[in-house]
Amino acid sequence: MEQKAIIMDESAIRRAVARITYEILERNRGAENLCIVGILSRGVVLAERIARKIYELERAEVEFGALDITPFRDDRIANATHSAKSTIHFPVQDKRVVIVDDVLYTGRSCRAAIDAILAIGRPQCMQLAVLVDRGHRELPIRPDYIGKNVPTAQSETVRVSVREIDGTDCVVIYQNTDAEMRKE
Ligand SMILES: O=P(O)(O)OC[C@H]1O[C@H](OP(=O)(O)OP(=O)(O)O)[C@H](O)[C@@H]1O
Ligand SMILES: O=c1cc[nH]c(=O)[nH]1
Repeated sequence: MEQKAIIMDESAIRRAVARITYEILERNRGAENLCIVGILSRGVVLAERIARKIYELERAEVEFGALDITPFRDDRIANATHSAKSTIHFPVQDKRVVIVDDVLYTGRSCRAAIDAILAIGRPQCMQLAVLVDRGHRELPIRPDYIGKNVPTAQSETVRVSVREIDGTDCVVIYQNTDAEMRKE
């Protein structure tokens, strides 16, 4: 993969997370009954940042968890031996659940996340927050909160790096090589 452009740096990501947090609080009229669920791995880091920002703004400790969507994916043969690494230690029943992910592309990960949550309860509603929406949806899924809309070609890859996992905060677009495209 060849790097094409850095589309978000540390401050752009910080501002986007702050704006998304304000939008979540505005749309839900505060933090009551809210919970924030991040899709492993980088969605969890972003979800944690949103939860921290909610505390900073409202002094409210929203419930926060990590969702492992692997057993619910439609593009892999279900692996009965996979032990889901989800850490949702609270009931989602009747909650307002905000799902957080780094990149939204086909929408299949989000669909799997919706199923993973419905497997443990029936929330009042679910909403979706993503740092980057790169288009090319294959399912009728639309995010409620978007850090940045990034029109992309299908021959490109968007990678989000976060300090907690990758040592740096940035979003980069790469051009896939022909060999990489053939493997997809
Ligand atoms: O809308 P979609 O087409 O499902 O694509 C978006 C998903 O792809 C990435 O995960 P990936 O499967 O690459 O795994 P990773 O998060 O472990 O990198 C990203 O973190 C999203 O979860
Ligand atoms: O470009 C892409 C596609 C799927 N998932 C990503 O994280 N980036």
